[in-house]
Amino acid sequence: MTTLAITGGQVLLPDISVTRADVLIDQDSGKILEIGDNLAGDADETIDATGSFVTPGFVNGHSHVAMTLLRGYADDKPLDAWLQEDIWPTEAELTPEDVHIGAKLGLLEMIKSGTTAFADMYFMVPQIADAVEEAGLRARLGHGIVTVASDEEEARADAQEGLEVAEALDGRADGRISTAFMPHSLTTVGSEYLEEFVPKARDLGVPIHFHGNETTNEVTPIVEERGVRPMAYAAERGMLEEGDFLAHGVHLDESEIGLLAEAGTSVIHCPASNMKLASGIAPVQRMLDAGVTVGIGTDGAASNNDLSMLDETRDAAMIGKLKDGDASAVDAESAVHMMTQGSADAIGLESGRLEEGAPADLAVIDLEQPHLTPHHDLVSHLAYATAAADVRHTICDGQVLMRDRDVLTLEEESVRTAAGEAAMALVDRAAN
Ligand SMILES: CSC[C@H]1O[C@@H](n2cnc3c(O)ncnc32)[C@H](O)[C@@H]1O
Ligand SMILES: [Zn+2]
Repeated sequence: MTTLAITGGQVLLPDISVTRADVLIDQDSGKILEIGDNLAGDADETIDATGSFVTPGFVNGHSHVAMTLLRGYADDKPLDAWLQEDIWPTEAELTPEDVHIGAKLGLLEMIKSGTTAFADMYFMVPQIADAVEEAGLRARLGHGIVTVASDEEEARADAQEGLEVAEALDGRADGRISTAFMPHSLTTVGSEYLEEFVPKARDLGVPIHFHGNETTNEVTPIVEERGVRPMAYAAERGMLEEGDFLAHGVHLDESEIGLLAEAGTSVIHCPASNMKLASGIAPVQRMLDAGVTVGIGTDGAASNNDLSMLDETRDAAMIGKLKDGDASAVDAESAVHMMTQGSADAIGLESGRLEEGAPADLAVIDLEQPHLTPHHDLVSHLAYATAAADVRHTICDGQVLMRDRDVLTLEEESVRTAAGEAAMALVDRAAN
């Protein structure tokens, strides 16, 4: 057994309390062996976390990681115009190499901001899986299915690809990759395809993930055509079961929140994307009060425009208060729970908590910074004051991915250069 001890830090425990302790990791199994005092003597290697806050690695519950190539390409539009006028025409020009380098750029940013696991919906998923394998993170991946602009043959092929990707990639990267069946949304995938393919995904035993109730344009047509709210429609199509998770959930009414709570279907809150696209404000405190599992996600870098879960969590806490007109809504403890256990539970991972037997996925945050002084309350600092640049070490599955702000698994400069070049070539192709 090879062991690593993280010593002398303040440690965030699963009940969101903080204690001074060492964390001992079995690097072979990728699990936490023990949290306690004086564990350095038992370890093969030590990372000194004195003056630092040792937290679970953050879990990004909804992303399109390769969209880093489109960061800053199309801003200041609402969702439908943004997708139809700018994003989808450009994505039509993506090559597998683009998706691979775009994903590597996104993973580099995730590692540098303390994220160790994420759920991702996109195209050319094998290239994303290759990037995840190289970078060393944990991921739940799926092929995003869109049938609206397709003929029947194309639509069925797209849904079939969703199944094949879910089957082929599950368990890759020594088990760090799991999968899901991912219809893009209830308005961009035809009812007949949901009816045919969701049961097939159930046979594979993978969860369902989709964009749900992100804008009113995803609610009104369903209510008008089918006479029911979108979540009732999703339930009729078999898409609301325990372990399923939807992104956004901005325009959910009380009946729909009740359906989600009853079904055990989780919601990934994406506050920055919802603000930037002016989609609305999700009823996060109401969902938490109803017993819905809520996680946090960044969405893609083109609608955010970064992949930092620290920024996202601050946004979630701030906007949650504004939504309810109540400064006690979405408090620091709830926000920190959502960025760790909430997201992990939502996407079906055991990460997000530091305890014996849990995956050794951790972030170590440098507290010796002016904006993190004094140390009245480290949970408050994590929710409201910590920035991506404060993350000093990132560990996933027991492996050190970043040590002293130096990413070990990806060549930062070459990834940035190659991604910058690929992005420029992509937009040139799209313009011609
Ligand atoms: C079919 S793969 C995923 C698909 O989703 C697009 N996308 C990015 N952000 C959003 C969002 O906020 N709502 C809906 N769809 C989004 C992405 O560009 C891909 O085409
Ligand atoms: Zn999305």
